[in-house]
Amino acid sequence: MIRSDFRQAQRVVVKIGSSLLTDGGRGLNKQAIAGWVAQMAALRQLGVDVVLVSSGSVAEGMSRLKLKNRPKTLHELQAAASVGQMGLVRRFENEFQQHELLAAQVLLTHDDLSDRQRYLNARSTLLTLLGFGVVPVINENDAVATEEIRFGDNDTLGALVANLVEADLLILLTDQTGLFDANPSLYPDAKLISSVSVNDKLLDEVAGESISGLGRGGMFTKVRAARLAARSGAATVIVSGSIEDVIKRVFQGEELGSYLIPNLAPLVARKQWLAGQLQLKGTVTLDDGAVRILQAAGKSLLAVGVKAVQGKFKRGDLVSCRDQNGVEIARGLINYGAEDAAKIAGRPSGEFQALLGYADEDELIHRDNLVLI
Ligand SMILES: Nc1ncnc2c1ncn2[C@@H]1O[C@H](COP(=O)(O)OP(=O)(O)O)[C@@H](O)[C@H]1O
Ligand SMILES: N[C@@H](CCC(=O)OP(=O)(O)O)C(=O)O
Repeated sequence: MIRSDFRQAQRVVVKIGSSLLTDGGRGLNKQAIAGWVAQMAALRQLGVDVVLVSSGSVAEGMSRLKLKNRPKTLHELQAAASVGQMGLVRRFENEFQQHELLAAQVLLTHDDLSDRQRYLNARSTLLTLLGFGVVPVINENDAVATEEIRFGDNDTLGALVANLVEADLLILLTDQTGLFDANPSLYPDAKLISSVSVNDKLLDEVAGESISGLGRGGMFTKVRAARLAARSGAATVIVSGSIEDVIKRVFQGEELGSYLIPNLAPLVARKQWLAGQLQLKGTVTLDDGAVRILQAAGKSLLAVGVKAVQGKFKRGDLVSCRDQNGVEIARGLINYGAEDAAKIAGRPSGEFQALLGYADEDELIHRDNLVLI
C-alpha cells in the first residue's frame, strides 16, 4: 500500500497520546481536541468508519486532583484515571455533538481481547456502533485493570483495536513530527524517517522511550503497535497531532510523519493470523451445498448448511469445517457455542430466536473469520 491508497480506507483508527491531549500536563487541550474531532467528523462525512483510541485519563485526573507527578501506586493511578476519564469523554461527547455525531465510551482490558469470546463480543459491539454511525471512543479500563493485565500503553491498545475492527489505517498522533533516526528530544540533529517497512530491523535501534513523564511508551511502543497492526494488514502512520488538519491530510496521502508499511494485504494477513494462531476446539460437518458455496464464492457459513456438530466449543473458538467424507474444507471462529450450534444446525437464521431464545449473528462463521484450507 502506498500513501495515496489511504484515501480508499474504509476504516481508520486514530490514537491520541497523553502528552498531546493534555498540553504537556496542563489539563485537556480543548482547542486541539475540537480540531481533531472536526477532522474525524470530516472523515465520517466521506463515509469512513472512525474509531478513536484516546489516552489522557490519568493526565486529566492528575490535573483535576491537582497532583504534580504521575502517581506511582496502581490504586492511585486507577483513581486518577477514573476521575480523568469523566472529563475526557465529556469533552469528546460535546465536540462530536457539534458535528451531529454520537460518541460511545468503550473501556477495554487486555483480557477482553485475549479471551476469544470477549474478543468476538467487543468486535460485534464496535462493528454495531460503526454500523449506527457512532464514533467509539476507547481507552483502557484503568479502574479494573491490574498490573499484569494493563496495557503498558495505549499504542498497543490502538493496534489491537485496529486488528479487532480490521482497520485499513492506524494513525498514532503524538508530540513529535514522527519517528526519527534517534530520539529528537535528546539528539536535535535526528532525521525524520518518512517511510519504512514494519519489518525493518532499523526500527529496533531507533525507537526509544518517552522522556516526557506523561506518555509512557515512547516510540518503542509505537513501533511495536505498528507491527501488531500490520498483522491484520493495517498501515500505521506516526505523526504529530499539532500539524494543521493532520488526520485529513494523512488520509489524503500527504507525506507527513512516518509511514510504517505493512507487509501483507489486510485479508491475507488476517487469514494467516487466523490459520496460525489457535487450537481447534470442534468440528462442523457441512452439506454439499455449503461446501460448494464456501469454496467457490468465499461466503460466510450459515447454520442451514451444517449437518452435524462435534466437540466442546464456546462462541469465538476455532472449529474445523469438514465435508461429509471428513475432509477439512475450512477453519473459522464460530459465533455460537457447541450446544447452541447443534440446535440451529440445518436451520435458517430466522428460526434462531425461537430455537435458542436469542439470536446473535446470522452467520455461524463470518467469512472474515474463515480460512479455506
Ligand atoms: N526515534 C524517536 N523518534 C521520535 N521520538 C522518540 C524516538 N525515540 C523516543 N522518542 C520519544 O517518544 C516520545 C513520544 O512518545 P510518548 O511520550 O509515549 O507519547 P504519546 O503520549 O503520544 O504516546 C517523544 O516525545 C520522544 O521523547
Ligand atoms: N489509559 C491511561 C494510560 C495510557 C497512556 O498514557 O498512553 P500513552 O499516552 O499512549 O502512552 C490514560 O488514559 O491515561
